[in-house]
Amino acid sequence: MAASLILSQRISSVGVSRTLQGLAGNVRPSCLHLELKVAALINVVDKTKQYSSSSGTTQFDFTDLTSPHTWYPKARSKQRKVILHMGPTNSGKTYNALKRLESSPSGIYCGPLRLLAWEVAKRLNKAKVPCDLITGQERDEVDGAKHKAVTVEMADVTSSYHCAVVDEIQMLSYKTRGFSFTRALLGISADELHLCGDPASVPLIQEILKVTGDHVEVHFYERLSPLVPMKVPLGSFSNIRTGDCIVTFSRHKIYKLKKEIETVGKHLCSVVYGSLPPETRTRQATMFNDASSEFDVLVASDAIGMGLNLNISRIIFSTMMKFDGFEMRELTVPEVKQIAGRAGRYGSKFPVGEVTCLNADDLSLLHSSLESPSPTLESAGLFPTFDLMYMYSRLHPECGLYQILEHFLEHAKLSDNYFIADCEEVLKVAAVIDALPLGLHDKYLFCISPVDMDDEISSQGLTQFAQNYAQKGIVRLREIFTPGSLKVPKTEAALKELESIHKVLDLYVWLSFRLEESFPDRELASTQKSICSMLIEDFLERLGWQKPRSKRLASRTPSTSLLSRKARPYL
Ligand SMILES: Nc1ncnc2c1ncn2[C@@H]1O[C@H](COP(=O)(O)OP(=O)(O)OP(=O)(O)O)[C@@H](O)[C@H]1O
Ligand SMILES: [Mg+2]
Repeated sequence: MAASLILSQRISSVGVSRTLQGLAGNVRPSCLHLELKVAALINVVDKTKQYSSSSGTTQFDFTDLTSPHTWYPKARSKQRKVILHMGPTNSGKTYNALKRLESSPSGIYCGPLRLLAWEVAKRLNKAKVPCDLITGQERDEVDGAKHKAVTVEMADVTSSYHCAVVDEIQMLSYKTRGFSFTRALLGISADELHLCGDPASVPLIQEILKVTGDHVEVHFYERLSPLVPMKVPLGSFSNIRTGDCIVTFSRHKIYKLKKEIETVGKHLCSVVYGSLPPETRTRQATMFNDASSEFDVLVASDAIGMGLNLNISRIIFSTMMKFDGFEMRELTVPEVKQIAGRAGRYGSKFPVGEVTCLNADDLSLLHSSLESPSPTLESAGLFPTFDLMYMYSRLHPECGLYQILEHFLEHAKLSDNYFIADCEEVLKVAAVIDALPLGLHDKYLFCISPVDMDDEISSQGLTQFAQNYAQKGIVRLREIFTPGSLKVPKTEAALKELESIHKVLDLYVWLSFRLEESFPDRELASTQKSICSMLIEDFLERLGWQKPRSKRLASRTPSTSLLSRKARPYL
């Protein structure tokens, strides 16, 4: 405990108003600002070195992460009122927290998805509460705004708010992203902090907040509309009806099911899955929700589990097995509940939800999962702040970022409430980036960027951006993309490629918000992104059995200024 406490005191004692850990999120530093902070931190580390050598022992253990609440002095300067809104899906948790946010003089909403941040910003602005939208890839600032809707990674731990909301707080136990929820939980400085989520997270949150001095209050909610588990399976696609959502877990299966359902000739399907661009997901959902649209059935992955407001009457699990990146496994209780809970949204045109499976064999697992409580969460994710890694690097200048991360992973000391985040993805990037002549902070930025290193095009895109940045200090988009003649994809493979190109463009935009002068083509990247999503949507609308396309959709197809095939080998 002493080490991190001393650390945070020392940092503030040398006048670092915003510690570098803020850079991972919302702070877009000017170079001067950054240099000042780095200089201040160097000062601290140099003092540490002197102290260590004169006493003969090292007093600072940067891998001591046992007291993460001390990393956030601003939040600790307040006694926060923490209100937990806990209950099943569709029980009004977010609704009630947002009502409080809306009526507060200033506030921040932190959600797990861009789609949720979009929705909240839209809602507040509509209610005449000016609200900025801030995600990794967007800064939509509204005149006079005292409210912000952000993705949780962008949670601001350096300002003070009257009210803050962290949605889907149970995600603090997710292996990879959990640490961002922990950071928001411990670090947001607000008079009132509202946490919405699964009751399984209550004991852990109470335990974590024992040391913060906050006042904690728990409100439990009941589901607002009934959810009926059916005793009979769907059996055949001829039994599909308007408002159904059929769930599966691979993109290939999604297309296969869409074709099969459309081949019966009665329904057209919208699709929603994780690697679709978020704006495409929203438009597919809007088409499905729109009663006048012909797309009245949804085929989706667990990407529908959170975020989208969908008018689903019945959820049909086509399978109860999912590949989780390592193995095929049965869906967990929380996964089944989260997905099933999307049926019968309160206030929608299907107020009573139903849930079933395609096959009779799966029904018993569905029923038992819905009846079981979610297992109580045991620990929350944690990740060392950039400050800690930076200070460690000053004492071990021979170490690259990969080695520093490895050191933290192996030696981090944690209390029982925490686990160290799975940073396999970060390590993959570090392994590539460490070879380049970049400073630690630049390397760190590339490592925390939203890149999918398992996607070949995405990882090549990141490497190319980092190399050009290291060599020239400026990265022009046209060096990688030449305006050309990309077409509406004709095959699933071509579609996947287009999704990957979208990810690379998204990465460029993300980098442009953090290294503004070096990535000057944000606007071009954004336009190209929109073109990608339109082409993807065109493919989706043409797939399977289709009625003739509407004029509106046809006229959206762009004819020029596309990413060229020639450019792709460089990605
Ligand atoms: N008191 C209310 N009056 C009117 N509408 C409400 C009320 N409470 C909730 N709703 C509406 O019901 C729907 C579900 O509420 P909400 O999104 O808050 O549920 P939730 O518990 O957060 O669900 P999830 O776990 O799925 O996020 C929303 O469309 C919301 O606007
Ligand atoms: Mg909610």
